[in-house]
Amino acid sequence: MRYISTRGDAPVLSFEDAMLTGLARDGGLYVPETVPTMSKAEIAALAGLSYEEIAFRVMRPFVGDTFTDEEFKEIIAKAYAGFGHDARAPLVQLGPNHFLLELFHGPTLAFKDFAMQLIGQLFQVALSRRGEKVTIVGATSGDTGSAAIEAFKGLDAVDVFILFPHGRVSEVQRRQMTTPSESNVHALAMDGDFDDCQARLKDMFNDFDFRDGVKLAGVNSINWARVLAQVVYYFSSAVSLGAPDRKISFTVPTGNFGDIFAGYIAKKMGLPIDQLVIATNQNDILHRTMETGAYTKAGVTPSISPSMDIQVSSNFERALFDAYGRDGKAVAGQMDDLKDGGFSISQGAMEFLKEQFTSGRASEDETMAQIKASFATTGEVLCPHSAIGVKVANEHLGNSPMVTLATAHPAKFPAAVKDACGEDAPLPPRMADLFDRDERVTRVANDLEALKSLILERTGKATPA
Ligand SMILES: Cc1ncc(COP(=O)(O)O)c(C=O)c1O
Ligand SMILES: N[C@@H](CCOP(=O)(O)O)C(=O)O
Repeated sequence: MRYISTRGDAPVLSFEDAMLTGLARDGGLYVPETVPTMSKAEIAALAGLSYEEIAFRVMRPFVGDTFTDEEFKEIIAKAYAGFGHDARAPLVQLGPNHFLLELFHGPTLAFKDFAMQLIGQLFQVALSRRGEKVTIVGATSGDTGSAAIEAFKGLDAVDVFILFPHGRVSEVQRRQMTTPSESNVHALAMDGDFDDCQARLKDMFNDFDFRDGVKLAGVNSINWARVLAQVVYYFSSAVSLGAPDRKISFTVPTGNFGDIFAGYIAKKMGLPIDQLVIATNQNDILHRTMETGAYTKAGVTPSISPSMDIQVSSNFERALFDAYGRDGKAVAGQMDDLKDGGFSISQGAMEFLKEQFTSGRASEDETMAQIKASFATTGEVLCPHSAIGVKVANEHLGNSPMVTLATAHPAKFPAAVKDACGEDAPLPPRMADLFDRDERVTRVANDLEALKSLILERTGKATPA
């Protein structure tokens, strides 16, 4: 299995190298050269299997010879052992043809744990075999950062630096990042929004002296392994609702486009998916793009669904790569235009995207109203991100069962939940002391040179003056 860059001008890599490399050296994102498919019989055979067994069968072909079957099975078993639900990703029925896929039973209460817990194990095995140490730098709007810290804290082979936008994550998210005491964890509160954090991260990858000097690795959805791990729950949920004998639709609360791109990969692998619905908050660049064909940046407006306060949606590049017939030069051209504020997608590429995805948005009021309505009618307390999904899904219900991805636990966003339905959303007992723990965080400016100096100094790689 080989991995190629969406910009067509970077070395072709194995799974292990693509995983440890992060961003491609031409600035693009790694994707499989060809996507392996599963036959109808192979998909049907997943019904009734454990989440771990489904994960093994779905991901195995992408991993090539990086791990033996035994190693990979053990990695998967360890990754999901700490989840708080036996099914890992249980389905709850919301209406006659509408289901909620609860993806928040992992250690940090968001869907990011599905991939991050796996990547933590994959990195450990690969790095110990190579005898290497890496510096992970991640950008977060709240959930990726806490999941990454949980997965990598205390590991000798890794230093982990997380950039989050100061004042723009929920208090629970912030505390999940700032309270771990392990010395390899560095929480950095940066001036700006998530897009600024992600831009500085990509700048670091594009500075080869720095990148090679600190052995930079990425665990954002830049990293193909992140997307791959998320493909699994599309299969597990679809087969439990009758796939492959019937089509299933999915609505996905979307920001950086990683989660819905995983759904697109599941479809390419052969899972019969009817609709893949992009659900955005008021930062609706993806919805506007689907409506107009113009990807035009507007400023980020803080919302009650802060994890989706994103305008530069990293993985959209992976979708564009396929939309442009895998023409890396065309993608590189569009990404250059993005530096000046945006780009127009060609008619052919838009037709491709519209065949694959539909979209909708929810305003702040609509999100609040949905949390309230879902609680009143089903008793389900939704986090604001999941509520956006349910609101948009309700507008797209059709003949096939609709699965809405519930991407975070309501306890991560207690203020919005309390305002909407008057209920407290308590943290699970193992986190009950989160508000009593000491915080450790460094305030940083949106300044690439200062950030690089800090990382060089903390990793002991700074040249003495
Ligand atoms: C709770 C939550 N929901 C939805 C999203 C959107 O996911 P994606 O960035 O993969 O589109 C994120 C993060 O991005 C998130 O943390
Ligand atoms: N919502 C995310 C943003 C980063 O997305 P990623 O999937 O690229 O890691 C977050 O919670 O940090």
